Amino acid sequence: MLRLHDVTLALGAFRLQADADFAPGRITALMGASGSGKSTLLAAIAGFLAPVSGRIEVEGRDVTALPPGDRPLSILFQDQNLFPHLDIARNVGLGLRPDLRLDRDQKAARDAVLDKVGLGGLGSRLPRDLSGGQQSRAALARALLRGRPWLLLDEPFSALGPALRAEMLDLVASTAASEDLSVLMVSHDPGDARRIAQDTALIADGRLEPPRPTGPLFADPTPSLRAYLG
Ligand SMILES: Nc1ncnc2c1ncn2[C@@H]1O[C@H](COP(=O)(O)OP(=O)(O)OP(=O)(O)O)[C@@H](O)[C@H]1O
Repeated sequence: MLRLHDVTLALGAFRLQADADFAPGRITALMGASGSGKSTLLAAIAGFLAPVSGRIEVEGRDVTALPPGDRPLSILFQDQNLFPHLDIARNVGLGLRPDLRLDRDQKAARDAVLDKVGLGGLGSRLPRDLSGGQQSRAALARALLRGRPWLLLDEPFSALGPALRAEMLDLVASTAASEDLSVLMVSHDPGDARRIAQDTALIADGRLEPPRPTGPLFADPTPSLRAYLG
């Protein structure tokens, strides 16, 4: 469980209130208008922004004061954060060891994850020699290799065309199921939520509305979701 206990976030004049639980083993879409605070909320959960008040708990542990690297989660941003001068195997290996001194088992784990995301045999390529979709796969592979139970996605696939984006979402869904990952993903597109998210939460008017099952929520939207959908 990922719990936000009476969390208040502030960024300049912007304020966001969040008091909600995210269930483990599920994919939750986080929706809301541009500027509503989706990235800010993910940044706080990941440890890049300290709450003004409140507590963040993951799997029963208070992580509010923990640095990002010590939290039981990985986060993928819009900008895939691949190092241009490192080949894909090394970029992915960074998920395990920043100094890249991988032992034999770690190299095997890295290669297995590259296979899993469909990049088997491409480890020696530089990022620029991969397509946009393949770069997304590499970034996902690095996050998966870290083996953290929660995966936060801040629109990492938004630069891809619709078909590739759908492919990446399906890869996230199948990997989440096979690796027992819990996923919280920011999206602008109700189609993304319908495609892979069992639950959907909305941020509106400076407040997080707790997640609800996606199907029933879209069938009978809350007033703020109706306003968002237009
Ligand atoms: N460094 C900052 N200083 C002050 N305000 C900021 C800063 N960064 C973001 N904001 C404001 O915080 C609010 C939330 O921004 P955030 O990026 O979290 O929204 P979002 O829902 O992720 O938007 P989008 O869908 O456009 O990515 C916005 O009103 C934004 O202008």
